[in-house]
Amino acid sequence: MGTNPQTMAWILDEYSKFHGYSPAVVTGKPVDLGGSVGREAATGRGVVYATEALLKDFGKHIADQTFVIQGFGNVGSWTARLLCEKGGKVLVVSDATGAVQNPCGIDVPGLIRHHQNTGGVKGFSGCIDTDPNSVLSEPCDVLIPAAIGGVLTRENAHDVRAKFVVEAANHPTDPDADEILAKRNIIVLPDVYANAGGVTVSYFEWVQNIQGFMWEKHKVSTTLETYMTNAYKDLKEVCKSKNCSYRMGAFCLGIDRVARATVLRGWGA
Ligand SMILES: NC(=O)C1=CN([C@@H]2O[C@H](COP(=O)(O)OP(=O)(O)OC[C@H]3O[C@@H](n4cnc5c(N)ncnc54)[C@H](OP(=O)(O)O)[C@@H]3O)[C@@H](O)[C@H]2O)C=CC1
Ligand SMILES: O=C(O)CCC(=O)C(=O)O
Repeated sequence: MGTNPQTMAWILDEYSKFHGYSPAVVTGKPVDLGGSVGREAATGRGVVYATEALLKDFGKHIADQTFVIQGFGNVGSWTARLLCEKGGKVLVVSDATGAVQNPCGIDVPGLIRHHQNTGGVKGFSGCIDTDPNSVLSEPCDVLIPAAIGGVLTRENAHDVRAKFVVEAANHPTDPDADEILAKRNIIVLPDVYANAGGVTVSYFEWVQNIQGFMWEKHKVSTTLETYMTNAYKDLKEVCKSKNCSYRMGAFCLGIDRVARATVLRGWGA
């Protein structure tokens, strides 16, 4: 958050000054300096693949659903754009400057242009400006916090009027809110899975750097889709067998993988 490919270029340059040219040392670089095509969109793209997998499991499709997105930076704007491309209706979007709303669905490409020109979402024609403090309680099918952490708390979790919360930001839901949302039967898809598209394509970038071979955009997107879809299946299986939430399932899956590797290396008791 608050960084971009230029920041990563500076990190690469600084490290390489002392250790020789080392592109694999940092990811999210500009493509001209060994970054992966598709990394800029990857987190939002992964959020959309995750949302698609979740909705499919509930017999729903992005095109039938309404979305509210908090945050319109890298993750929020790509998520909005790709949801819109798949026919989803984005009703409300906010950033630190304000929030905009259109009950018929926001023209996301237009909002992106407005944001590029003005530095914020506020004042976009074709929408009405609305209160950014009420974004998390706007009625919708899928609420996507894609800004800062700790935004869903015991104070506001009772006000959420979505059926699903897809955590695009890191730790947007605190433990009290998690409990309240669960009691209200609101399904939360946790950050550790939902926003993993970014780190997954960072892994692809690292692989490309050590191979010295750059992938095509199509390969990045389709491989990411395979990873996100398979990860959903693994997650769902654990949740079913343990009768637990997606967050608990994701933690169990991760810890179990590390534990198995630890035992295989002979470190077990
Ligand atoms: N980029 C990535 O690859 C990944 C990012 N994440 C997580 O996703 C989240 C967003 O990251 P990213 O999009 O990269 O960051 P950016 O810096 O690109 O965008 C952050 C966005 O959040 C908005 N924002 C900041 N404070 C508030 C607030 N109080 N209320 C509403 N909106 C606010 C900003 O508004 P404004 O522009 O007006 O300041 C901006 O639109 C973070 O939690 C990050 O950790 C997780 C995985 C990967
Ligand atoms: O690209 C990465 O390595 C990590 C990105 C990420 O997960 C984050 O910003 O939280």
